[in-house]
Amino acid sequence: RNSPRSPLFGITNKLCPCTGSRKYTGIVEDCCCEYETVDALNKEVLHPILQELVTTPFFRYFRVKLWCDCPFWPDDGMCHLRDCSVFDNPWTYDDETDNAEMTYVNLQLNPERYTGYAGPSARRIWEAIYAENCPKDPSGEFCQEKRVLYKLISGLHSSISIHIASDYLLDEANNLWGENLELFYDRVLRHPERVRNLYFTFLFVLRAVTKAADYLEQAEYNTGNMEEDLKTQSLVRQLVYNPQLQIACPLPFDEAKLWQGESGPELKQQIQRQFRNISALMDCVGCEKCRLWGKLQVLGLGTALKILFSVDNDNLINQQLQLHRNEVIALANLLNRLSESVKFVHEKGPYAERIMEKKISSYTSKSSS
Ligand SMILES: Cc1cc2nc3c(=O)[nH]c(=O)nc-3n(C[C@H](O)[C@H](O)[C@H](O)COP(=O)(O)OP(=O)(O)OC[C@H]3O[C@@H](n4cnc5c(N)ncnc54)[C@H](O)[C@@H]3O)c2cc1C
Repeated sequence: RNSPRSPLFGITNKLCPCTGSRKYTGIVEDCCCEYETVDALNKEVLHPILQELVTTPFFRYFRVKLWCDCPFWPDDGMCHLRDCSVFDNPWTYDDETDNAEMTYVNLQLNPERYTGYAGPSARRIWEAIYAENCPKDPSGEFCQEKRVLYKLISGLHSSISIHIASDYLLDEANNLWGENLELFYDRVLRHPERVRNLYFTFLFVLRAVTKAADYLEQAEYNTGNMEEDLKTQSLVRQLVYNPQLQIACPLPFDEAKLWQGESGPELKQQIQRQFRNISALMDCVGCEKCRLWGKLQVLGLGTALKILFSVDNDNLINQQLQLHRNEVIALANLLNRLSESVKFVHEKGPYAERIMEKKISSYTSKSSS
């Protein structure tokens, strides 16, 4: 299925002269928009707006409990079981009940980047996250809804890996930071489905933001700094009602196709439970900065799921939707992180692939001779 190719700002769909052809082309799987369009829109419109939006006072402070309070592994020295809590986003594990333990973190001062968190602890979290959405139906197939959940997690994982690769501690002794293209290639580019899942996740979250356009436009962005708050509102408006976005990619993802079968409601509850467990797993991440960004981005995904799937009647979305301030902050910051990752793949991917493939082939020919 192909959508009409929409020339955007006169630059879309042109092949990069240095690479000859694009590796990712056509419709992003399960979405309604092409890779070429996503790259052009992101570069020209979305990325610049988002970069400015996340620096505003409203969007740069995230309220979070950074305390490790892992509900899964009480035997892990630093974690304890926590009490159950009542929450109002059925997709996420609510942290907002324990006010005394919450802190405000300035996200601009704590960028998502390499932290050195690796080894069995990090691996155990990713394994547990993937185990949550691996149960397949008896035919051995993922249903479409479970595939969506898997792709969202995998896309987020790609984005985290890309931020590690793009801001890496290259030389510890001299505190030298820079790009680690080998890591970028190894963890993401070498696995094209991980790149595809990143684009999918970006479009999914973008659809949630545009679906909640009226709500987000009318929300209060009140920090006490009127000038900054007006700028925030104006940037939100530029993002959610963007004419170029509406022309080039009016429906980034079509959520109406999901939960259609007889078992739709039951399946939705099951996937909500799985996502809540993934959200709770963020308390088990053993590095504070990773936990911060893990919690923020999973809350952002949970907010996107809430926007897309919690109100059945599309016309009532803006009357019935209720978002917490922290959910709005998480959603915008997640979209910005994904936008940065998509831009990095688009701009650095072909070069990283070329040099890594050259390295691999010279290594192979040396070892065979
Ligand atoms: C929530 C969370 C946040 C983190 N944030 C940071 C951070 O900010 N900075 C930092 O330095 N480290 C962070 N880490 C650690 C980081 O993600 C890696 O776990 C770590 O760098 C070790 O990498 P690895 O090579 O062992 O592979 P990992 O990235 O740990 O991957 C584990 C396994 O998952 C599979 N996999 C990998 N990528 C994908 C994908 N996109 N789709 C599907 N499957 C995949 C592969 O089989 C891989 O072997 C975080 C970890 C978690 C769980």
